[in-house]
Amino acid sequence: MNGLQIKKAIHPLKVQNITSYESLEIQQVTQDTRTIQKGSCFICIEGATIDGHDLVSKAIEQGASLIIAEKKITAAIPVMYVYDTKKALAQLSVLFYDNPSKKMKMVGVTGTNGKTTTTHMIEAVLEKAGHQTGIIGTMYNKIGTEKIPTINTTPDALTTQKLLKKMSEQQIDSCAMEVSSHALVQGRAWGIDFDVAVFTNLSQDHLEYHHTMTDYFYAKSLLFSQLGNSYECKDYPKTAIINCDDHYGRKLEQLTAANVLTFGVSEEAVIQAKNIHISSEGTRFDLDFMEKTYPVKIKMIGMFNIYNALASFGACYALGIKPNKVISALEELPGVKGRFELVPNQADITVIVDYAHTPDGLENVLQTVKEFAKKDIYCVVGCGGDRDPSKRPIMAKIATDIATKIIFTSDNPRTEDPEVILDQMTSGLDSRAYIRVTDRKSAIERSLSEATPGDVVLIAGKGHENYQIIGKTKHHFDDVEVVMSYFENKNRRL
Ligand SMILES: CC(=O)N[C@H]1[C@@H](OP(=O)(O)OP(=O)(O)OC[C@H]2O[C@@H](n3ccc(=O)[nH]c3=O)[C@H](O)[C@@H]2O)O[C@H](CO)[C@@H](O)[C@@H]1O[C@H](C)C(=O)N[C@@H](C)C(=O)N[C@H](CCC(=O)O)C(=O)O
Ligand SMILES: Nc1ncnc2c1ncn2[C@@H]1O[C@H](COP(=O)(O)OP(=O)(O)OP(=O)(O)O)[C@@H](O)[C@H]1O
Ligand SMILES: N[C@H](CCC[C@H](N)C(=O)O)C(=O)O
Ligand SMILES: [Mg+2]
Repeated sequence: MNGLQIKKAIHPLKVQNITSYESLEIQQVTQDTRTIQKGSCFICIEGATIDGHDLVSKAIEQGASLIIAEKKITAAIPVMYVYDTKKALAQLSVLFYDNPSKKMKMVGVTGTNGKTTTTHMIEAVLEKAGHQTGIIGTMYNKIGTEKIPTINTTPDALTTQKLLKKMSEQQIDSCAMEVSSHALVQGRAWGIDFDVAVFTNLSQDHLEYHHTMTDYFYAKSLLFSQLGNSYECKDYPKTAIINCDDHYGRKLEQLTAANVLTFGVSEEAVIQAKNIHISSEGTRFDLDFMEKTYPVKIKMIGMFNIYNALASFGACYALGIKPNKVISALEELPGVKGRFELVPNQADITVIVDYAHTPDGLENVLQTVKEFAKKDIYCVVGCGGDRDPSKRPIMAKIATDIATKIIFTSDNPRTEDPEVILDQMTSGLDSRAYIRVTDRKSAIERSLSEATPGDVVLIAGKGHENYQIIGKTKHHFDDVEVVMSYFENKNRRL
């Protein structure tokens, strides 16, 4: 990549130490001094903990040959100043990796809950329809069958473009991507040419970061206002798939210039679910779309999974897959790891591991359990540290309102004191309404030892996670494993 191409992509406001753009050759783009090689273009990003502008001398020492900055820096090598370095990072990543999203069908899914589930549903349909698929999201980034571990639900712009490039080199033609609100605010998804954007829902979460629901909604809305605005995007039309039963969804309809397909149970939904039957075995409903009714029977449980299925239907239809094909693929999907995952046992206890970590998620999952539970509902739940503290008492109240036996415990305490998190959860609750067992393994074991045949035990908050973050350390921890080894040990004792 040479200086002329870079200049064209980022429109610098000012330059320093540049005599010839043509002779300025760049071998790599990076925003991280830890990955700089000789001939790198280093982009200074002001982060939450570190300001890349303070790392310029280190970058030069390590071989950078061009610096992109938005604040005044001192450097004896070429510098380009731009208004927003995060945008420059996205623009140069797209340029460097040759705009890979332009070569594939891209679906972006945003919303408080249901992103991972919906992207997996979409992937399953696309795969069944003969596409080569990829996923970017919370659990992993996936290229065909290869699963690549990930830190963020939505990676930074450079990592994303690199990943998309790898996908396109491996003949992946379609990618379903979770787009978090953090990512949208931080411009991590800039430059991705989405064909379809999906809005699942919006409810309280992440207020430690967005502060108000208005700002949180604004963050989510960016996926829709930016739909069709990426660099050299593919052909129109772009489509927004929007949950119209969520009042934030209705606002989104006006924020996008793309075609809209709404979904929900309300009469005005273009993709509407009717005649709903939910049981512990699965979920049945009629899907009304364009004056036709399709009977649907999915293995996944709960009203919220009907919403996820409707969203996936809309996204796949917008990508050109026939309704019957979409539905038959959705019907085959067994479920998604850690989402309403039933843990088999011989004790006749329905044990469910679920990733509900928001008030809305927990309420939905508990209401679903309540629809089929005949005896006690145990709920083992905690709240993550270094995350929205205002959701803690709300989640605890929901647990005590719906479940009958409540055990509050730790989630990922991170750098917070787990006892303080538990104090915040239980403030305002009658202490007779719950028990408190800080150690998560002991809490799960306690619920299983007290439950009797016919009871349901819901273990919420960590789903697929196979770790627990205490302080800054990740320890191996897996809810499903804890349940299985409890029953194995019990059987051995008998
Ligand atoms: C608060 C937050 O969003 N942080 C994200 C942010 O990191 P940061 O702002 O702290 O970055 P920083 O460490 O200050 O570094 C600033 C700059 O200096 C550079 N640097 C840093 C150190 C160094 O030695 N050399 C160097 O060059 C960095 O590469 C960067 O360019 O940018 C990083 C790169 O994109 C992210 O990995 C990181 O996510 C952290 C790990 C995180 O926990 N984020 C959570 C809150 C998050 O984003 N969650 C959402 C999911 C939410 C949902 O479920 O809805 C997600 O998408 O993951
Ligand atoms: N459409 C939905 N509406 C409300 N709750 C849902 C919905 N789909 C899933 N849930 C609940 O939320 C939990 C998390 O689901 P999922 O992982 O699909 O969401 P996510 O949006 O990807 O979450 P994250 O923000 O952590 O990436 C599930 O385990 C379930 O309890
Ligand atoms: N993507 C969410 C996941 C939360 C999962 C929960 N187990 C926790 O650690 O709070 C977040 O980072 O806020
Ligand atoms: Mg997710």
